[in-house]
Amino acid sequence: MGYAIQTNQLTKSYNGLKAVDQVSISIKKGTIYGFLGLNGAGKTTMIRMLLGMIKPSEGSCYIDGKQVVQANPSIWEKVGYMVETPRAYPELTVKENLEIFRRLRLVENKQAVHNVCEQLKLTAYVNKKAKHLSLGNAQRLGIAKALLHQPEILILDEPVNGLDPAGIVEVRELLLDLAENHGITIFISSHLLSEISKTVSQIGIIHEGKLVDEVKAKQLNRLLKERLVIHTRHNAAAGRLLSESGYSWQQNKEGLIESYQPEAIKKPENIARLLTEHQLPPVRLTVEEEDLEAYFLRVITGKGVEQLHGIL
Ligand SMILES: Nc1ncnc2c1ncn2[C@@H]1O[C@H](COP(=O)(O)OP(=O)(O)OP(=O)(O)O)[C@@H](O)[C@H]1O
Repeated sequence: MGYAIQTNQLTKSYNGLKAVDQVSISIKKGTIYGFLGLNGAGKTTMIRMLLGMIKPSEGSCYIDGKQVVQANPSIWEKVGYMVETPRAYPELTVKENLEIFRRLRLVENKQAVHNVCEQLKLTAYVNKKAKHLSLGNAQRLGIAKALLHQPEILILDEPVNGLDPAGIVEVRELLLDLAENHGITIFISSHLLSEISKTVSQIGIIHEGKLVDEVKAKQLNRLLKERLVIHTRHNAAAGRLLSESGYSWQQNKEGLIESYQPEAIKKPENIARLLTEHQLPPVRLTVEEEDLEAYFLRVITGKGVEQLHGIL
């Protein structure tokens, strides 16, 4: 199987700051690749290089096997993109907005607007003014513009940014349909792992310009660590008792006690007994899996989980 997108030691420096630092990735055709990083990690810079909008300082990138060189119009035929919050003419309908875009993109097929509306389930909204669309449908309209010329590759910068949970689900289902049923390769950037982990087949994590981890979505659950979550009526006293008894723990963002110590996780009954003997019976004592956001932060900071709670 060929690669839709490949980068080789791709680097972009701005006045000595490496916004993207030696990133090499390979994305198989028809898959969805999630590119994750905090704000300022280098995601947009990477996307701009993939689209030939800015020139790499070092390294190279390839779309469908062809090297991307700046201002090479041939890659636009293969690629559709949405690099910022999609803007539409608010007073015009969905159809009118798409029709303008069809002409701007020199798409000759007059059926293209109808086809893309069908594909994106926008047909029911074609006569609705853009300003009256839900956020999810406004995002669909943005993606529709990117798909008008039937590209094989779709590049989306933070496509779920600002969407409510229903809108996120809508976009997620749409992207899965495009990849699974239409063979489109999708590169999607985000700073929210949990939002895109359900959609993508592979995840690349970027931090300070560097690709710090790459995992298949299927492997993600296996990488998550377990922790024991403890809640009593007097967590401060319970925490002191645990420390005196040799347990390491920290407070989570809800004010509960958490321990990643294997002895605590394997034998929570010992902790339950200890707390009860000291009149601090637990009202909650559960072994839980680290959530995806915590995993993401653990990887990008390179710190132990214990230190992450200051950030979370
Ligand atoms: N044109 C530029 N000139 C100088 N520095 C830049 C330029 N573009 C980006 N940077 C810097 O490069 C780094 C990466 O920025 P980039 O926009 O790629 O990050 P990002 O992951 O997309 O973040 P965000 O989600 O906030 O857009 C940041 O430190 C940013 O300030």
